[in-house]
Amino acid sequence: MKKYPGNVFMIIAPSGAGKSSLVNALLKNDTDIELSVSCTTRPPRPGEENGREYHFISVEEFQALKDNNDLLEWAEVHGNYYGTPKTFIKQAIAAGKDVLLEIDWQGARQVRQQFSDVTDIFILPPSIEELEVRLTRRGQDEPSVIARRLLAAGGEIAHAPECEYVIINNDFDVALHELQQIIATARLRYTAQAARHEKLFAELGILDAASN
Ligand SMILES: Nc1nc2c(ncn2[C@@H]2O[C@H](COP(=O)(O)OP(=O)(O)O)[C@@H](O)[C@H]2O)c(=O)[nH]1
Ligand SMILES: Nc1ncnc2c1ncn2[C@@H]1O[C@H](COP(=O)(O)OP(=O)(O)O)[C@@H](O)[C@H]1O
Repeated sequence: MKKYPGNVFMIIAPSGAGKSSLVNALLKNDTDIELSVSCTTRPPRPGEENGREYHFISVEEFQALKDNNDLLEWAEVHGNYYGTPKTFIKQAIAAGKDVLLEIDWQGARQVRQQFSDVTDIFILPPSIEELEVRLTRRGQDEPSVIARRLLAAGGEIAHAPECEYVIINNDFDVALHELQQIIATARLRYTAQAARHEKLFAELGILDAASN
């Protein structure tokens, strides 16, 4: 089958809603999608590895990436900087690989400005109370960090309507299934569109699509 440039998917959620758990489960069974590893100035949590969850860098290194225009987008979230390296995404898309970004709503806005065809999915917790339970149970952040994230959650959730899709992560397996369905639908829609455009270009003689 002909390969088109890859799709871009964005997952947006308040801290503790379950986005990393959902994304990890998704990636286990979907080898056509690659996770973009962000850069952050946040210190690693226990068990996190440099280059796997994040590229853990200093504020100075982050500033240098920004100055060199090496970031597709960046934002300050909960007092730390986070950003998406440009090169990985561009190479993956050009190679026909789908790419998934786990970013906040501010970064999502910047990506939408740069890519016209992005699929964005907001993950909601069933309630703020459950969010607190999950952040506490995860047991990886200091109580003050958890409090700051809970305080920010309401403001973040207010941006859910900016996304095309919203999933409520109540039952994990149901939420995962919904995420898989959204991705499958977006892929089908994209391929159908690309094929239609190619056919139209060929009919208009703009491009010899058949020879590609
Ligand atoms: N704009 C932007 N936000 C990011 C990026 N990477 C992570 N984030 C967001 O930063 C927030 C905090 O992430 P993290 O410290 O890993 O905490 P977690 O959400 O509890 O796992 C989350 O909303 C992430 O989606 C990035 O590259 N760009
Ligand atoms: N549907 C769910 N029901 C109960 N607990 C969940 C569910 N989804 C995720 N969790 C748990 O909630 C905590 C936060 O999930 P995580 O994926 O780290 O969130 P995020 O990446 O959005 O900060 C983890 O301990 C995770 O195992």
